Amino acid sequence: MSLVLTDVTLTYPDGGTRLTALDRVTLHVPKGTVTAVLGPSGSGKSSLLAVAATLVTPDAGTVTVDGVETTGLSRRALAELRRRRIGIVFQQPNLLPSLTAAEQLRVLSRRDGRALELLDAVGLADQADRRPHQLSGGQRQRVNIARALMDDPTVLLVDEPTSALDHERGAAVVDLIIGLTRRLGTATVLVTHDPVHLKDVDRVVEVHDGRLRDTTVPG
Ligand SMILES: Nc1ncnc2c1ncn2[C@@H]1O[C@H](COP(=O)(O)OP(=O)(O)OP(=O)(O)O)[C@@H](O)[C@H]1O
Repeated sequence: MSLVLTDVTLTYPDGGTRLTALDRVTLHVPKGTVTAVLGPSGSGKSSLLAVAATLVTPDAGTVTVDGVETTGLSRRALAELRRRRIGIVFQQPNLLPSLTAAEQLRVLSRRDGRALELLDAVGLADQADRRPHQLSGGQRQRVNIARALMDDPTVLLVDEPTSALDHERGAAVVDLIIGLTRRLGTATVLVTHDPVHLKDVDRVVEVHDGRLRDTTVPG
């Protein structure tokens, strides 16, 4: 099991009281599988990703990444764990405008061959020398995904990767994430508000008011 959240509760200060963003959430994500997380705005999806990414420490409960229990680790140890084991794909690609696709990957890690291999894996082998303004939105998102995989993470966390894409390109990006997950063996969590692309993921869960429940998607 590569990512395990057990009984995670997260609250934020809210005036004089506290708002419960995650309420005793338990989630197991095995290697080589994709769990999609659905839920309305404000339900707790981003909070779930932030806790899984070890960027936010929960009030209670534990987060285990690749067998390592993260509670109680120092900030430095957490940063190292994130760097080595967790790949994060944010909603907006945030690519550096002056760098080519290949350079966006190499800037993180000097593994030249790996950069080209990954650009090939995301279908951009022949676009390696293009800069962001010469790529489409979907292609930029593919570079973003490839970049998150440079250090061979065991956990891949993806936040709304299709929000800026049309239906067809969105479906292609989800298929790509599923394919890479199977091939590279990552434990992948895919947050989305759009259930239409999810027929091939391994599991779909829904967050409502910070609580998790399994759900099925049509199709
Ligand atoms: N830093 C914060 N301080 C206080 N409350 C917060 C903070 N971040 C989130 N919240 C609250 O926690 C709840 C869950 O927020 P979260 O961002 O996880 O939802 P979400 O499902 O990702 O929403 P969206 O789909 O709109 O991005 C919401 O009620 C939100 O207002």
